[in-house]
Amino acid sequence: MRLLRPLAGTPNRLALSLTVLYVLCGYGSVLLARLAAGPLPVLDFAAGAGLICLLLGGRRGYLSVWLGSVIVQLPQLAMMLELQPALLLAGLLALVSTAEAHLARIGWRNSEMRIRHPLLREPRELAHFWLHVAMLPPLLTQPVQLLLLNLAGLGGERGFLETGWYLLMLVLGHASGLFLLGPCYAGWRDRGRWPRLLSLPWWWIAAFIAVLASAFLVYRHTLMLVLPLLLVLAIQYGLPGTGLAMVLLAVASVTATARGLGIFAGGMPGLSYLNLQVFLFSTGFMLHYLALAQSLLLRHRMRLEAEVIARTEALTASNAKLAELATIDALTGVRNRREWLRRATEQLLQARRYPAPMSVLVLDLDHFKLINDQHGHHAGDLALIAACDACTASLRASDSFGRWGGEEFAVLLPATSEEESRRVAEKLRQAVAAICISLDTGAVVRITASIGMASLRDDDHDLERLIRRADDALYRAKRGGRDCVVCDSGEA
Ligand SMILES: Nc1nc2c(ncn2[C@@H]2O[C@H](COP(=O)(O)OP(=O)(O)OP(=O)(O)O)[C@@H](O)[C@H]2O)c(=O)[nH]1
Repeated sequence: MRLLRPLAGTPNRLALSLTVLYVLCGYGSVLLARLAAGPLPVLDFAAGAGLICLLLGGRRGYLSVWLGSVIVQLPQLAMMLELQPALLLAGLLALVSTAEAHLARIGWRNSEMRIRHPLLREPRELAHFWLHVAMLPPLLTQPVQLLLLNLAGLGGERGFLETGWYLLMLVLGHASGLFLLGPCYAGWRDRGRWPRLLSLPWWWIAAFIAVLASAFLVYRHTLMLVLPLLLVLAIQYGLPGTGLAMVLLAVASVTATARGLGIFAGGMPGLSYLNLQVFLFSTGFMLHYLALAQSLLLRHRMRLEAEVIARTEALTASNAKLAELATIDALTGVRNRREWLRRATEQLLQARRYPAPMSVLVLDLDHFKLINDQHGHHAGDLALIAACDACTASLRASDSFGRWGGEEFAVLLPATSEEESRRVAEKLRQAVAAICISLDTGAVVRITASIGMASLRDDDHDLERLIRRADDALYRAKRGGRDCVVCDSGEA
């Protein structure tokens, strides 16, 4: 099946490959039928192959099924009829096979959506599926096939009851073919699991073969031991696993029964195969339901996990956004008052624990109200942003710059002596004084700042006291004419 994938792009090669698949399955079924006395059509894999051809090949699949069916039937018919009637009959029988595949395909397509539901709500959905895919198509087409054979004089010397029995075997044989190969196709579509299937531990295969060998050669009742093995396959490997295992089990059982071995052998040959089909159908139905439910659950779980990952990522992103909003001033992008205070408190503790100089500056833009009044609030906002940019560009990464409120800012200079802090304050004053904002109106806005400074002293028990001293110095700077730096000592 994997081999068919690369051929999907070349329609003629795909049609050819599907015909080959049909013919192989058809000859396989003929061989199995010949094993059974009669010969009895016990497992018609060609019916399942027909369905796969139509599902994979679409319109081209019809030609593959018809042609494949002619190739399989013609040699047998040619042995009993002249070439011309044999050709005609093979063509007609192939039409019946194509119709059967078509009906199965309709059943498959119609029920597929119900089956794909994440939790396969009711087992009856699967029963409905198989009724429309595996039972109804042969039930509607096989009587026609038998009628054609009888009209051609190939019906044999069967009485009414015998004909009914043969028809039942024919219908069940085709239903089994559809029932066994359908899951293989579904498993192929679920081919993500194939690599896992290839890594099937050898002892599973050995155990499977050992149970079959023991059931058909040693003690027939050990066949029941395949049930737990199949159960594990269904859980571990889903439909690809159960599909393949069921085909193996079916072929082995039919071969053994035909040779008089195993639990189904003995009694009327037809009855043995009927019992075998009942076993295969009930086992397969249970396993397919389990495998399907398992893979649907897995898909559902993967979808849920992907959803959880996506939501966690969204939550992390919105948490980061929230954290940013809680610490950053929306207009200027610098730290807000709360964040500045948090950092300043930390730095103060640090400076007390490992004694180091430290200063606080309080910077206030001068006559800011005038800018708002003369040029509008937007110009005021631009001035605030420009002042922040200028100040942060003049500071070290270890310094903390934050918006205290309105047009007032606070600066923390850790590990900086009083003299150095004075120089930094002067640098900030000059940086603000150098700002020149050209407005759309053509007006030019210039700003200046007054700065109050306080350096940490032994009697500064808390941050509040240090800030208050810097604030007092700022007040003196304003009183002293603005656009200047004043230290809490009172010097300008
Ligand atoms: N555009 C703008 N203006 C603001 C913002 N926050 C505060 N202001 C304004 O800043 C002005 C501050 O005015 P005042 O407290 O009188 O101070 P000032 O005009 O700078 O005077 P001095 O500080 O004495 O030099 C007020 O008009 C506030 O409305 C803001 O985010 N954007």
